[in-house]
Amino acid sequence: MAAAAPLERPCEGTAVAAPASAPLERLYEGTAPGRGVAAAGWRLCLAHRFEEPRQPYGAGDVSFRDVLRHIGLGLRYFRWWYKKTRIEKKSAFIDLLCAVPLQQIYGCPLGGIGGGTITRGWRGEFCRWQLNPGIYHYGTVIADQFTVCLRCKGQTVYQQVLSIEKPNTLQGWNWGYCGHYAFYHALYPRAWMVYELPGQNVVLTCRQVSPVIPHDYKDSSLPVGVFIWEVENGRDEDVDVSIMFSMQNGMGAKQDKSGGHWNEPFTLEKDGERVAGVLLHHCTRVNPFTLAISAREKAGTGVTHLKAFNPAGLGREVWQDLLHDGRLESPPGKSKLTEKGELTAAAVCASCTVPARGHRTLEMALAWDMPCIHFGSREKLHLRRYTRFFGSGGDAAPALSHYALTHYKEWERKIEAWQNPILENSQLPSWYKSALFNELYFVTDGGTIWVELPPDCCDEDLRGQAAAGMSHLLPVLREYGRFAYLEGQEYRMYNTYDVHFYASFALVMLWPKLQISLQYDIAVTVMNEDVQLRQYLMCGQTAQVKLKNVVPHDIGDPGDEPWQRVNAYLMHDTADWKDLNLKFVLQVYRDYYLTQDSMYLQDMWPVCQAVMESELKFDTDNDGLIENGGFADQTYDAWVVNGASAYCGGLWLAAVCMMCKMAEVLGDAKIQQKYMDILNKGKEAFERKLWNGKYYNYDSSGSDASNSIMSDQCAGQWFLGACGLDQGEFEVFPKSHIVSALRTIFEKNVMSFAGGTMGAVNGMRPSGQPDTSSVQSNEVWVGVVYALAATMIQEGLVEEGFRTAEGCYRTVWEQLGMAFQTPEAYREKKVYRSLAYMRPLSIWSMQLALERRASQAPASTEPIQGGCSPQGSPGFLGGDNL
Ligand SMILES: CC(C)CCC[C@@H](C)[C@H]1CC[C@H]2[C@@H]3CC=C4C[C@@H](O[C@@H]5O[C@H](CO)[C@@H](O)[C@H](O)[C@H]5O)CC[C@]4(C)[C@H]3CC[C@]12C
Repeated sequence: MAAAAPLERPCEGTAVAAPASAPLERLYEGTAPGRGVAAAGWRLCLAHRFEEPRQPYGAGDVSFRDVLRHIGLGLRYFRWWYKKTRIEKKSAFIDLLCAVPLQQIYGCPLGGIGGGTITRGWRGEFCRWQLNPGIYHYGTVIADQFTVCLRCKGQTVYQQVLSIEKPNTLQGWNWGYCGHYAFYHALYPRAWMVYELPGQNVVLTCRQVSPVIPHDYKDSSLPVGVFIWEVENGRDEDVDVSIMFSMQNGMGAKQDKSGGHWNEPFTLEKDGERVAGVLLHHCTRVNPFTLAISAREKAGTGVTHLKAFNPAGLGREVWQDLLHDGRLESPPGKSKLTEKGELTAAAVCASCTVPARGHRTLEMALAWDMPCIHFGSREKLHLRRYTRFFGSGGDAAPALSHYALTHYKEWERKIEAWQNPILENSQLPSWYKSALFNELYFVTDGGTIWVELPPDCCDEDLRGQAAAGMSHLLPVLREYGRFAYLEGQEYRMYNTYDVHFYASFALVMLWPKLQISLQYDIAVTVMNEDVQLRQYLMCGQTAQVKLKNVVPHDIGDPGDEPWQRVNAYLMHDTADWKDLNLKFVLQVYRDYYLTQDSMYLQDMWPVCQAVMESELKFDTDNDGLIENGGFADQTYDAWVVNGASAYCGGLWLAAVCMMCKMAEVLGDAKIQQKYMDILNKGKEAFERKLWNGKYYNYDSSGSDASNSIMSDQCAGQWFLGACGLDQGEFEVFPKSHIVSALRTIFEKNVMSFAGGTMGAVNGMRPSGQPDTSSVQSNEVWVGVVYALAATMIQEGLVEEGFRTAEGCYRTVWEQLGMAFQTPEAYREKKVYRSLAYMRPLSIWSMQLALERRASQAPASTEPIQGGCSPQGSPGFLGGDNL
């Protein structure tokens, strides 16, 4: 029998019965709601196309003025880049000359935290791979598919690859599923794909689940994903349904053809539960791994497999095998090793009979086991976190598969218990629910690694520090391991600290022990130095890689040896940055406030004092307020600041306030007095030098742009508010000034920019024109916008906050097709910068602010509209509903 024609009418048909009103769903022609699909989330029709073509920010987008301004950097960078990439044949930690091209295809990644990730696109493709730690491979592997086979009365009536692609390999398969009859719905860490099988009266819902569970430090580390196929039979007769899961041995990279790979079938029965599938052993010299595709066998569900087929051929043998009886047949035993140049793939098939008008479930899993990892330098072997539960022998894939298939229901219960109170809150807008959970993808898909503390690390590197006061350093790192995530998939530096400052809310609220562990790692590096000299690219000066008693910019490059060699960033000598040390102090107190972990506070206290001592030297005129150095010496690393500044000055005062508070908690009266004196002086200087009656000036330099309105000018207040240190004796910034500044930002940076639809531009001139004095002042930084929104919510400007944040969500997820790769920055037109970036995780600070308000104010049932006047009038909520 030939493959049944799947379509009753041409796929190209115009949208007719589209019930959905949202723009991403308008091409949907189906009617099926699917089974168990969440109500909130990011939903789109598989036939959708994103229209707006955006480009990565490149040399061609730099104005003549900026070319002149950065000519030295440009030349130095090019020389450095040439040596790194062309002579040393390594990759650059930021490759400005070869940006990753934008692909508007991504969906929820698979996998827990720190074991590697495999991202599926919203059309179902397996397309973004991070198995080698911190290193991304972008490419759709055509053989990685789900295929459905329907049989009635012993005859195959329909067999279709569930993909809208029409590739030029595996042409013996029936491709080109009509995208108008399917939709994708993401609510991280779960996603649903609903397929109405045209003409078949059968609906498939595939639910994809990854073990990403707040406050769970075991299952959340597992490198697995589960696919639960819900099959609904609308016919009046029984249907035999098979779902085949096929997968290539590898990730579509050139190593797939390096030879020596092989596959073998497996079954594992434990506690009365049986799982069967195929292991695909990928035998590379560095970081070898095993993929496992599997299904759960249970009464009424049969599992068959094909241990090897050629994914570069026509694929007829697989197709015909399935078509014949809805099962796969395979010769017994292991496959042979692949030759150099040869590819191999395998498939597993789960089958059941779905009664007329009935429903059945098939459960499949993907697991990958790369227990021991080397970073680029290959100096040290690291064991991933999950090895403490599943061993490091490289033979854990069957057990991981079995565990995933027998525990996913428990994971889902926990995920629902966490998400439902937010999802069911009718006051919250639906876009926010999608943004809050979906932005969390970066916790796993930020090149994330979670490893055990290496045994050789304890004695020498760390015990010295423990003796220096951090009594809980070793216990914490031993118990919770080491966690690191990239600044961005394109900005390959781990735990970039000025950016983590924003993102850290997600970590401390959901996996506080990982935030604590990360902070201990930073504390260790504060004490250490790296005396090697190097040239910094921005200004061309030569200086030491790392000084003692300062917070590093980052914990290192996965292409090198993170933790061992920190500060991969060589644009600036960040020992002179003004924000890093302060951001450490602010996070220490915020973490203590939220976790009440007093051991942590005690251990961090000497480190806080050390970095504040370093910072004090930046108060050059001894007025209690630090000054910036006339270069871009903070997170806005291409936006020069000179003299006192709203951003760093504000962070400084907040950090000084927190020093007072910590000293009080720890009973250190001398230090408390010291910082109280500084705070009193500094507050006065801040107001005198920067307050202009409406908002805080960008800086006190008196330059043409020094009265620009910076969207991030209230960053210090953001942290103070998050820690309840914004009133009474702890009021650092006058309330009225903060509210006036936030209203001004809303009026100018939000509502006067792109019609109020794209979030807040970083810098706005008082005239209402974006500040073009630097390459970053006329950008929108998504993570800064979410932080700003949180600050607005903290200060009672709830509608303004939601309106501000909504612009970013709609721009990124709905307009630009940048789902699951939210960039650091975009401009009003044409360009974006740095895809899949850490900072937007700051959206969790909005949630913290909302929870705080909810615990303080009487309950209200009014929904948040997010639309208010440019003047920022409070609207019907009066700012008090949450
Ligand atoms: C002579 C040429 C034709 C002109 C060349 C101009 C370019 C050299 C510059 C124009 C834009 C500059 C880049 C802007 C942003 C950058 C990001 C930065 O890294 C991280 O950025 C975060 C801010 O987004 C920051 O918070 C993190 O701490 C940083 O790790 C690195 C510099 C740069 C890439 C910057 C480099 C020079 C331009 C390309």
